[in-house]
Amino acid sequence: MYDLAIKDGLCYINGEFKRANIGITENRITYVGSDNIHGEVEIKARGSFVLPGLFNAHTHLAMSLFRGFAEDMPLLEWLKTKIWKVERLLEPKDVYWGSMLGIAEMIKTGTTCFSDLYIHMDEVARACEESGMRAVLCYGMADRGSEERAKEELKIGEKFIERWNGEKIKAVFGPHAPYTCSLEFLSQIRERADELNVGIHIHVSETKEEVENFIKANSKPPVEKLDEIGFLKEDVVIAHGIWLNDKEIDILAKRKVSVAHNPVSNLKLASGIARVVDMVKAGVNVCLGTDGAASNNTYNLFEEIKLTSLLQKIKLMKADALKARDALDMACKNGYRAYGIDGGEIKEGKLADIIILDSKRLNFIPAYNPVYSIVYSTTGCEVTHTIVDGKILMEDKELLTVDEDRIRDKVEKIIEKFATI
Ligand SMILES: CSC[C@H]1O[C@@H](n2cnc3c(O)ncnc32)[C@H](O)[C@@H]1O
Ligand SMILES: [Zn+2]
Repeated sequence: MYDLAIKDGLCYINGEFKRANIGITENRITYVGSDNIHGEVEIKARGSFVLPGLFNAHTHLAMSLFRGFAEDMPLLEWLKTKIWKVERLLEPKDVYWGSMLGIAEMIKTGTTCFSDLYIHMDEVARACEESGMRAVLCYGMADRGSEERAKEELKIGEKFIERWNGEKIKAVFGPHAPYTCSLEFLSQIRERADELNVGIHIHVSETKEEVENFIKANSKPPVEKLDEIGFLKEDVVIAHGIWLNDKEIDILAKRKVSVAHNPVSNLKLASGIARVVDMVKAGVNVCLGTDGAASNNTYNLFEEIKLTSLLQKIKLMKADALKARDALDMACKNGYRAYGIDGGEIKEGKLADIIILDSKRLNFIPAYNPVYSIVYSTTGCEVTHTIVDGKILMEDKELLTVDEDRIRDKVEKIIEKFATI
């Protein structure tokens, strides 16, 4: 008898859909096959697609509070004239409710784990604990060339790791970017990450302007320089990685660095189109993220899956630039792999992070090949069940661990103060 049995669904296993039963014991998948299994709790999944949960590999979750706040601007102007000003008004409780809003949206659209880089991170961690969400969290650090600030920031980052690094919540270091963190500071972070055996999540090479400025100051592009100082290792995830040269892509592959690709945000801020196919060919682990809701404007990873595929077709002018299943794997398997978490696949022994979609929705009919249905037809509304760590967080579209109406009321009150900016 399993704790939970998901019966008779079409399951995404090793790149294709097969009918199977899934048995879950505590927080792991302990059976996948055709035996007639039983569970303390059973979900009848005939008429459903069953997938590994999605991993949102780059977020600033509480930026849900700034959804639609500042639009139609390029990154640096957007950050400097709007976002950084309004973020100064954020109090811890605001980050808690902004995170809860983001978590509710993610659970509804099939995300089971996310990686967040922001401020007031204890509040994000609390929201994860209460909602049952899995996460990789880091305090976003920037020294802006000040030694004193570097010391303070490192201390805040370390204390957060001490408090929260564990099983379901992993805590890592989160230097914001090479244009807000000095190379000395980045070296110190690398050293502490090695000592504490934790990873690093950082924005790198998102805009052409940022890369040009970096080259002027350092005579080399960011990835080459980061490699020179020994910063790049398997435990590093760089967000964006749009403006990379061939040599930098080879460095990322050699150092086993993962890249979190954020196509919607990259288009919206007019940052560029990442060289996803080139990275995949070079052997880089590419995973997918939404970035913050202020530059997206949703936390719906299905949009990123479809756009990843479509953008590469146009970048290469080749309709089969990327296989549909590769785009899908980027959103599940590759995200879990990037952060060293043992999930992202429907396979015995893996963490039980699973989502179920109603395959009878009109936009899925007919489903000649469900891989294409998922990659090209999903809106996110088809998700009926979201299971994290063996626990059901959404059942038949009903959120079980968070109160949607309360979140809505709290957020409406919080945002009143942002009108002054
Ligand atoms: C110091 S916490 C994280 C910091 O990052 C800002 N941010 C949000 N989106 C982006 C992006 O696409 N590139 C760089 N920085 C970004 C966010 O507003 C916080 O200040
Ligand atoms: Zn970001």
